[in-house]
Amino acid sequence: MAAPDGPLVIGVDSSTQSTKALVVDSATGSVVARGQAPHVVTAEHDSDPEQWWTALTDALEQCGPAAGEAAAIAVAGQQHGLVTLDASGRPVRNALLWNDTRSAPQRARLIDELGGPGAWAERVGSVPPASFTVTKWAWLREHEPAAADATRAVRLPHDYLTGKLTGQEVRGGTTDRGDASGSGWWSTATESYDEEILAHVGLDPALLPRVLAAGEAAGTTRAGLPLPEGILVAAGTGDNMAGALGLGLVPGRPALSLGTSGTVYAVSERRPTDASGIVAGFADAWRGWLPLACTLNCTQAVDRIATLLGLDREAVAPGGEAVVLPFLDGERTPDLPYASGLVHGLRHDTSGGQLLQAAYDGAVFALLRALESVLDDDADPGEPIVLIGGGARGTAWRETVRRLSGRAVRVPVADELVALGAAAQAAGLLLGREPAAVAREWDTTAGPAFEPVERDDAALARLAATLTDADALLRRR
Ligand SMILES: Nc1ncnc2c1ncn2[C@@H]1O[C@H](COP(=O)(O)OP(=O)(O)O)[C@@H](O)[C@H]1O
Ligand SMILES: O=C(CO)[C@@H](O)[C@H](O)COP(=O)(O)O
Repeated sequence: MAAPDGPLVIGVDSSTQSTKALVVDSATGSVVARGQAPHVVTAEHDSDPEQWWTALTDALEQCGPAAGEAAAIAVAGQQHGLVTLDASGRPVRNALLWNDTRSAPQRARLIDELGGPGAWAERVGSVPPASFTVTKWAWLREHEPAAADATRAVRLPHDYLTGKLTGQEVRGGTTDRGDASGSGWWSTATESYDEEILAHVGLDPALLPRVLAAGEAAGTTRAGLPLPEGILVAAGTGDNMAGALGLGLVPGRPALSLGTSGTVYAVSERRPTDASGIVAGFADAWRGWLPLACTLNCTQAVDRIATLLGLDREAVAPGGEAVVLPFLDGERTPDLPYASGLVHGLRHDTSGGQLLQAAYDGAVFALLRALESVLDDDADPGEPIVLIGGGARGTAWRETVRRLSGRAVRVPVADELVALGAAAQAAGLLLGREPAAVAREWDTTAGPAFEPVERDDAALARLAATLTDADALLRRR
């Protein structure tokens, strides 16, 4: 390893499918070492938090001696997951993940019981979908009361891992405002836990972690890790908030992430309160806001359809009039938690490649429909969409976004923007600086820019019409 220009920091992305760790030179943003280890997710969208921890330590070990020289670390995690711990810090059960829709009935009841969509949007910034932690806790209370009663600490995925690093799994646990804003029990209006919502779902606020202020540390590393003991542990945040940090986003610049989830977001100085439920009104990982729309079916759904067709994921073909709504896991945007996948418009001459292209179109369509809603009204439509996540490496994904958006697209060369955002947060803590400003200095968005092409309005119209016409089918339980 060549001598770095500044202290080394580590950024971790513990997302749905895997944990990635980057060791980064805090002066330049250069990645000096990296590691990655997979997660197992059950068919019910459960995941064992202890295997996230094993994956994190594996990924750190893959980083080799560089990890042993780091001066600070931060963990970004998949949002919303319900982690329930006993008094010794062991999971009471597997975590219920963001893409598990089993709490849809509890979610519908919660919205009704606490004043309807408008009241929720005003209070917590979002109309909670079944992804949000509050709906999962309501499900657990109803279906597994013994597990709820045995719970001594409730954590989000990144809180759990941060606690494992500091040794404060149960007592002294922390979170940040970005990830807290996806729980459904943290009010973006008051920037504090909403005790009425917590009482309504029977959750003692003492079980929740303390929400750190911008720039506050979670603690320092405990002994016995593949890291030096006593280095700074930053607050960490949700993976989308870390993506925004990693890109050094400023208002008006949209990011589109193609991973297990599809997300489209921007940062804003205005607190979002979208009563339609399309936009989740998250806080960002500093002092601003992160309006975001999320789909449950993105890269994995399209890969699954490619496998069913016996095609490589890049084997798309143009033309044809088929429509695929790839809602294999139910859907959140549009709000159809009970939906399954739907194919319409097949003809004798429809090819497999055209059907696969239609699946890409269906996955990208909902995200692009939400694009204007996550941007401030005065945003410049000429700003390129910045494409990140595993799918950003795929030509078919990129070309679908270009064709259905009609906008310019930029694909950063840096391929792990969430882990890089966590590294920027660790560097910001170490250097006493705002993390997004650190990432801008690192020039993390550098990469090829693709010019706008004419928008395919015919494909968009077919998708919109199919969605409307199939409404009853897509709502059927
Ligand atoms: N070269 C590629 N082309 C297209 N898609 C890719 C490529 N490499 C990885 N992917 C997709 O990226 C996804 C993983 O993305 P990632 O952002 O790491 O997911 P997550 O953060 O949800 O765990 C996989 O489901 C896979 O479909
Ligand atoms: O639920 C959301 C955002 O609200 C998801 O974006 C999760 O945060 C999971 O992210 P990935 O694993 O797909 O990156």
